[in-house]
Amino acid sequence: MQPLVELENVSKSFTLHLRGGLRLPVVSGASLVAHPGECVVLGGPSGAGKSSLLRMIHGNYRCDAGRILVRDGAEPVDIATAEPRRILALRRGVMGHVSQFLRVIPRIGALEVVAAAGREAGLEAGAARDQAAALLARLNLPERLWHLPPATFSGGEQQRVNIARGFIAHRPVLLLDEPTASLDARNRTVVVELIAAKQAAGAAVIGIFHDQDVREAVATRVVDVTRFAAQAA
Ligand SMILES: Nc1ncnc2c1ncn2[C@@H]1O[C@H](COP(=O)(O)OP(=O)(O)OP(=O)(O)O)[C@@H](O)[C@H]1O
Repeated sequence: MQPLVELENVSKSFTLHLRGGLRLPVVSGASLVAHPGECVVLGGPSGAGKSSLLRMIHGNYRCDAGRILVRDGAEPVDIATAEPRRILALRRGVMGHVSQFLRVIPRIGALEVVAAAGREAGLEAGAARDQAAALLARLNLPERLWHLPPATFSGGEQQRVNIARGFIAHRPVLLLDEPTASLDARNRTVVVELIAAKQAAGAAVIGIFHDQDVREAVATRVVDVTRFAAQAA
């Protein structure tokens, strides 16, 4: 079976321009694959480079060397060299990303925020709205909040809106950066079930989960990112 995501010898340093161009190596020679149906959990201590690696796959951070191949149908696209427009198209149809925090859009209600993500990923308007409602209900977001903008929601409420946005459409690759950090046990269980459903539908999931129980429930494989620790130049 072909992997949906394949990293080959990926390296990255941050250049701190305010510190006279100081280079801070983060990862070096990082290689990993994620196949359909897998949930690869990135492990390792704080600062090891887990989020940076996930952001490189999503195309938010550029890598300095190596290849990051994400399969779009039969075609592998190298995120390391792809045009921004190609990466945006991949994000619409192929690669979802759920971060810990919701980037709040002013004045738009929670249900519409989630439905809009569904339409962007190709769902028809009615289906997007129905699925948005179903997901918010599944994630126990009280209905009285559905038409309010999430700006004033609690951390856990915002996180559930964010999860609904990321899960509404089926994309073959799903990147999860601590999606359960602010959730209570009941909602963590819901997210574990949602992840399992994506895997069953053939998605490749790559995620960071600090919660040990969640990690054990979802991981088909744990990759310790410290093995990619970069040596200071
Ligand atoms: N934009 C940035 N500019 C400079 N340094 C950065 C930047 N992003 C991350 N770093 C540094 O890269 C290193 C790895 O950070 P990263 O967030 O990837 O680690 P992590 O393993 O996800 O940590 P945590 O578990 O605490 O979230 C850290 O030393 C961090 O300070």
